[in-house]
Amino acid sequence: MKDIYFIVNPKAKNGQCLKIWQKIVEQLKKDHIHFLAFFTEYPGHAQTLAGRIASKNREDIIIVAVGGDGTLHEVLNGVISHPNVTLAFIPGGSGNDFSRGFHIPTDPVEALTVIRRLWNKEPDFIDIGRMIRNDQPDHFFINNMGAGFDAVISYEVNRSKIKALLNKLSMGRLIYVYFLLKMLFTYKTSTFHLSIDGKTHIFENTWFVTVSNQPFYGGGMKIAPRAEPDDGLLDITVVHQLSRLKLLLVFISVFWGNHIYFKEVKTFTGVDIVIQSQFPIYVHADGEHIGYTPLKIHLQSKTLRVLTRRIMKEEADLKGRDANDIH
Ligand SMILES: Nc1ncnc2c1ncn2[C@@H]1O[C@H](COP(=O)(O)OP(=O)(O)OP(=O)(O)O)[C@@H](O)[C@H]1O
Repeated sequence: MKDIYFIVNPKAKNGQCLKIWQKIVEQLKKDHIHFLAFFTEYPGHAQTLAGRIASKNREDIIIVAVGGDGTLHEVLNGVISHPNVTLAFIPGGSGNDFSRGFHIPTDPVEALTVIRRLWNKEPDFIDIGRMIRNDQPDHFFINNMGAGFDAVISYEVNRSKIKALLNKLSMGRLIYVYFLLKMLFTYKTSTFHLSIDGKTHIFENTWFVTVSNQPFYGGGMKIAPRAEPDDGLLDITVVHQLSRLKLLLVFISVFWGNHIYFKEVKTFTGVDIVIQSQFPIYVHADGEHIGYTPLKIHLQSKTLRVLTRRIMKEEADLKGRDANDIH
């Protein structure tokens, strides 16, 4: 059996992740599973821990991120250059878009059960987005990145004290709605130059551009309904030329993925993307503020090994096919 390491963000979901971790430990002990666990002590620590664990092991190992999408994002950036690592995730954050996109159960013990079922099997390989900026180390995303209005919202959400309060009331997702409404009246749109696989597009009065590897972002919004994390393509969404009121309508429709039918919402797929704007615009990666435009994005096809339910789905499909063959 591969060695298994857990990297736990005790501060995720404003401290509730610690209780989630306690449940996981109980189950691991009950099942006599040998493991090593590390707690993050500051922002960015998960990346350092993951990098250290990965480089100390030559053989194949599993690292399970326990926290929110921010924790997973940091662990990803720590292990990306270590092909001996298979990444897994137990949701313990307020958004958990990765688990939505990959059908990981929200219950931590059930998520652990899924991981346990899969850990001796061959992992899935998924695509990863690589962000390239001047004079900065490359940065990787697993869910999505965004520039503009949505990046300002996630910047404000992550700094907010109201987030703690809403999480305590189990209404963490409402924080995005709160800042969406707040920024709706103050945000200034700008012109974006977007190059997708060598073809340049100019969008005036642009609210935001997102680049997605899987459908969900912002705590359950289906921003890129057709995105598949292993199709060798990134899904680009541009929202522009909208009045503030209509933007609100578009945002409401994002929860069902119906925003793509608005004429002001443009969608593309691509592998190499360049995002430039009139002036530096906020950029997030997996909901974490990482800087400002301009930047390039490159899709690294089937780069990361992950343990997710997608494997189980494929197995189920195969079993279904076998059963059909018999009859
Ligand atoms: N010990 C710590 N103290 C303070 N912040 C930490 C600590 N460990 C990690 N962090 C930071 O906590 C932030 C939030 O983590 P994470 O995104 O995992 O949880 P969340 O915000 O509750 O969930 P979600 O992103 O799903 O909404 C990350 O930016 C991470 O860098």
